[in-house]
Amino acid sequence: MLAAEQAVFNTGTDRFTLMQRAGEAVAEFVHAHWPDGQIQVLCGPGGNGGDGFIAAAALAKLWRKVEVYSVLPVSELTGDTAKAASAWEGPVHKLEDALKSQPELIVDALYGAGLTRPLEGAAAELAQRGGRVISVDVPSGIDGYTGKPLGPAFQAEATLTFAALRPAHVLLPGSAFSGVVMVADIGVPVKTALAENSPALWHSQMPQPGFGVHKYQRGHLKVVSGGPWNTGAARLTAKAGLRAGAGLVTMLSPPDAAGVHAAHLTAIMLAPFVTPDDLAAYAARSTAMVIGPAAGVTDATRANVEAILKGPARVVLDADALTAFGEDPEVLFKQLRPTDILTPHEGEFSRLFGDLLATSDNKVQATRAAAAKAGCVILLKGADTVIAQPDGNALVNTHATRWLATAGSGDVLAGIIAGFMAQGVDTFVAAAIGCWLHGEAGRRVGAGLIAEDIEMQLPVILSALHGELG
Ligand SMILES: NC(=O)C1=CN([C@@H]2O[C@H](COP(=O)(O)OP(=O)(O)OC[C@H]3O[C@@H](n4cnc5c(N)ncnc54)[C@H](OP(=O)(O)O)[C@@H]3O)[C@@H](O)[C@H]2O)[C@@H](O)CC1
Ligand SMILES: [K+]
Repeated sequence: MLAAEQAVFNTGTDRFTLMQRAGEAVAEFVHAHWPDGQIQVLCGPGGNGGDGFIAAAALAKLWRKVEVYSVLPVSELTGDTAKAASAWEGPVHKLEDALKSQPELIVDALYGAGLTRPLEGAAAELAQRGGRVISVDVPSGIDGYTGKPLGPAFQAEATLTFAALRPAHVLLPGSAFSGVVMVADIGVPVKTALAENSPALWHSQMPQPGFGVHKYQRGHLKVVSGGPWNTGAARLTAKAGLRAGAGLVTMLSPPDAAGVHAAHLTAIMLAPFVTPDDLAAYAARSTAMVIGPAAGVTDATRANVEAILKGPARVVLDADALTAFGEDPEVLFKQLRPTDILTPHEGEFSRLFGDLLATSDNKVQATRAAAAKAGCVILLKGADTVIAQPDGNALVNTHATRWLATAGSGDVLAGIIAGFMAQGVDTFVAAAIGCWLHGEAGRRVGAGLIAEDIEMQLPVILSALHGELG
């Protein structure tokens, strides 16, 4: 973002022009979505406050009743912020006076990208006052880069940011403070490597079975099962993969668990394996594989993973397949290919990558660093799931629901992703599609959701995405 801004300055666009565009975008946004009510505009001492002064002037021109409150007296403002303040012709009140009345709308233009310390005094009290807040760039009090509150922070109903999303808009807890986030184009050509997951990103890459296609052309997914007392997880994975569109799905089962599977499986095929060599042979004839759900944290699982990774199939490694390498993750990293994917939750992530999450600036940076280290795609699960690939490309999925935090939910996610990989979809894209579908299915079921419900939602969601619902 900063490099992009510099590029615009280099073309002769000065920062004040960008501030004007930003402030006017705020005014348009506020007026379009909250067309009634008097407005308190709270202005800070820097660029964020400058946007606020421009917005106040533009809102007044739209006949809105506006009052402006400033951290500093106008005489003490400098640079572009002083220039912006001169656009506002009405009185400028002291910030603490804003506490004397409760307006219908509050435009929070106190601090944005330049927040360096916790809010104090009147700013802190205003953050805690409540009310309908529209924040400029980032809710004041939230660090835009880490997404963490430094102290009291404004709880916005909506946030208007400029040029590109910042981590705080998509990562918890910042995303919860931001409300609905909109990005205004202010003429900064951003080539951001951070996006929020949505069908717009990958809709055109969804596999479309052509007319006359047969199942062998839609990919063959194989899922490795755990032992006789641990078969359910792999079945959740396999069924989800089949729903996601893999032409064939085979459950690879230890012989003593085959009877359990046989009693449950219908469209999914069943085949036995005993040794890692057996799995290597299966891997040679499949397009994608999943290993991990209830596989067991054992040396055998490690050997099985290593055998599969020697073959041509792209691999989803989840759950026990990750923990099994917890004592020696480098061994695993050496064998992974850029087209494989690890899908850890935070516990599994820390087993493989130590304190990377705690020591990184934010979850996106941690996941990027992990992807670079492991040399494959990483999907770090959570309410704000992050997907990153080794080159740094990353996205955050906020399309989810708390009801998805339930047993087996992750096994289903692994299966959906693998189902798309089996059909030839790029691994990063498959992860994005899988994560969004998983979230959408969870939202449709809501309270009471169990893992089995997720794949049952997929036909109607997929048909809608393919435009096949009347
Ligand atoms: N870059 C661009 O091209 C564009 C940027 N734009 C806008 O500019 C914003 C960034 O502007 P900015 O860099 O001036 O930072 P901003 O957030 O206004 O605050 C800095 C001031 O606040 C102070 N301060 C910090 N924390 C504090 C605290 N807790 N309590 C009290 N004071 C505190 C800090 O003081 P210091 O820490 O130096 O003592 C400094 O004086 C950005 O978010 C966007 O809205 C748009 O116009 C479009 C073009
Ligand atoms: K702000």
